Amino acid sequence: MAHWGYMTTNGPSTWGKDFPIANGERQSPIDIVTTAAEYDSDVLGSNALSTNYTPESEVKLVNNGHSIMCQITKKGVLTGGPLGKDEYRLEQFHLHWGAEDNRGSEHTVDGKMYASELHLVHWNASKYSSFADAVQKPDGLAVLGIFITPGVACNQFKVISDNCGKLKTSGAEMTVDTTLDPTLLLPSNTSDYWTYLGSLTTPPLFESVTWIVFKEPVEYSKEQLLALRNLVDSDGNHMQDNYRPPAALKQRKVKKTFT
Ligand SMILES: C[C@H](CNC(=O)c1ccc(S(N)(=O)=O)cc1)Cn1ccc2ccccc21
Ligand SMILES: [Zn+2]
Repeated sequence: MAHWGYMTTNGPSTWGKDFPIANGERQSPIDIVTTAAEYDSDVLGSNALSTNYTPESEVKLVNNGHSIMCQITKKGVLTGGPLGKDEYRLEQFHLHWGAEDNRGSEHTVDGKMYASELHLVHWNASKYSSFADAVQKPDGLAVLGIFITPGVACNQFKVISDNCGKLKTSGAEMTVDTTLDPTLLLPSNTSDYWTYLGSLTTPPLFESVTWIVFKEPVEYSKEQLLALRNLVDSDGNHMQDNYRPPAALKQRKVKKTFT
């Protein structure tokens, strides 16, 4: 099996061959049609989404061939909102981006694509024993989606963007001796978001993700975005346009926490 990727020969339109769930009922990403999203006060209004992350004392970065990922070692918890009382543990974060600023996010908002999208990946530690145990369960994972737009530099992201040059090739890993507080990667407004039931956006595309996509984008500088585009993927090409286009909404409703 040719390894999946984002090129014409192995990109999203070919994934259905090896991963038939690609045409499933709850695939991600989706286009968020803002007028169709339903405000749901009882589930969302009552208990606000809350994050309680512990800053990493060192930063473990991996070029996994299709994104740059930061592995989390500390105990960080996400709960509330659509997750109810379940506590989801932060496992890793990674990004998707374009070759140019006009594309790169996976979710779109009324067809608008952002330059990049940051994903904070969590697993349901209230119900399952590990990420691997949770990864295929319908309520196993929760991912925070943060839109990235060109602007001022994001200081907390510097430890990643400043080290992309040392993570050029697929499989490269490094540990940076500096702290990182994942809370500081979030937008200032974490009350306004859309949420829906979806999937992993890369193979194996498991339909196990409760998606929470914040309305407010975060700014990264041009240099920080350029650093991402200089990474090299598992085929030795520039790691760019590593985003899956929106999948069909099918019988799903998107909920929103704001009017
Ligand atoms: C899926 C897992 C590899 N994929 C991911 O962890 C992952 C996480 C988030 C996203 S996104 N872009 O939607 O946020 C996409 C992929 C491998 N893996 C780990 C345990 C495990 C057990 C069975 C099969 C595969 C397994
Ligand atoms: Zn992702």
